[in-house]
Amino acid sequence: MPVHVAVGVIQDAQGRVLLTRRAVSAHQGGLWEFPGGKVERGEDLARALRREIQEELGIVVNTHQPLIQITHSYPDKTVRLDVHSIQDYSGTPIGLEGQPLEWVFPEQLSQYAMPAADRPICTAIRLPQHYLITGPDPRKPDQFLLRLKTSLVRGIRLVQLRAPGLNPIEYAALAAEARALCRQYEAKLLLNCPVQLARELGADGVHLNSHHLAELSERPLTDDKWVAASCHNLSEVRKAMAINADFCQLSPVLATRSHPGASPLGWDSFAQIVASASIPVYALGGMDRGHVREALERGGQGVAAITSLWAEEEPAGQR
Ligand SMILES: Nc1nc2c([nH]c(=O)n2[C@H]2C[C@H](O)[C@@H](COP(=O)(O)OP(=O)(O)OP(=O)(O)O)O2)c(=O)[nH]1
Ligand SMILES: [Mg+2]
Repeated sequence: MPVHVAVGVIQDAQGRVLLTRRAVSAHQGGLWEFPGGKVERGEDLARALRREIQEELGIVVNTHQPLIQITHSYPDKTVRLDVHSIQDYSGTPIGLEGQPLEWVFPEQLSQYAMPAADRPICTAIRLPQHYLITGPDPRKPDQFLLRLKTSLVRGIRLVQLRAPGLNPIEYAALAAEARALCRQYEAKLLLNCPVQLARELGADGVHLNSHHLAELSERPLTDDKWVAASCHNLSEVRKAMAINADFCQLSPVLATRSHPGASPLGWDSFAQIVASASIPVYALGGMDRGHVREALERGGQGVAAITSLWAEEEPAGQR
């Protein structure tokens, strides 16, 4: 049986997260971690989280939201980390057990040595709740790029460039323009194309379709790039984890006009698959912005979508 651990990602008003350093003598000693500890017998997660955070930091947790659940096997034990985001708390954290504290911006987390189980937590912290998959029509680049710009103006920060039907030269040209636009808005651009092309184009990362995922036996890009995958069942999610992908999208969760023949998983199956996934999972298929809360409640990272996130029109002032 894994050791059940309540973990808190405490965030301040500037968006920094709180790390504490584990005692050298402890399991995974000397490494930086998110505060928390073992759920005691008979305790529910919320109570354990509040108790651990109060014992270790002297603050009172007012509200918290599920972020991710991770099962990880170390050589000596298996842990189940039940991770929650905490933005609403009372008091100022201090290291009541003598542990050093540090407030860290999400982009700087990779500079801290942390337990191996924490890698997907850091990924989940860095990812937004919306993942835009570009829609029609990549064959009309001017309109396409204006629509991308509108989506960015509206707050999209993670984009998958999907342009089926373009040849590699057309795709490369569109990717270069899309990348410049995404940089202006500090958004990340993942290319849904063969890995070799994504490497040559030097984008922020690659999004593997299930066919490309099946062909790989290891992570295709270095850790400073994003690797994401399209999955439709648990075995594809496991494959994504096996090649150390950072995150995946799981579809179709609900019925969708773009894939009328596919039978939807439904929220229950989505939740079941996500429970076995130790990487962030976006819900895809029939999703609009209103579904974020449902996705989070079922353990997901948020929603991925074309139709509801791809702006209908050009940005204001551009017409
Ligand atoms: N709190 C926390 N534990 C983590 C993280 N990553 C990770 O692998 N773990 C592991 C290390 C431990 O095996 C386990 C947490 O147990 P713990 O030692 O913090 O438990 P605790 O606070 O109740 O401490 P104690 O009373 O047993 O001394 O989970 C993390 O980010 N935060
Ligand atoms: Mg602890």
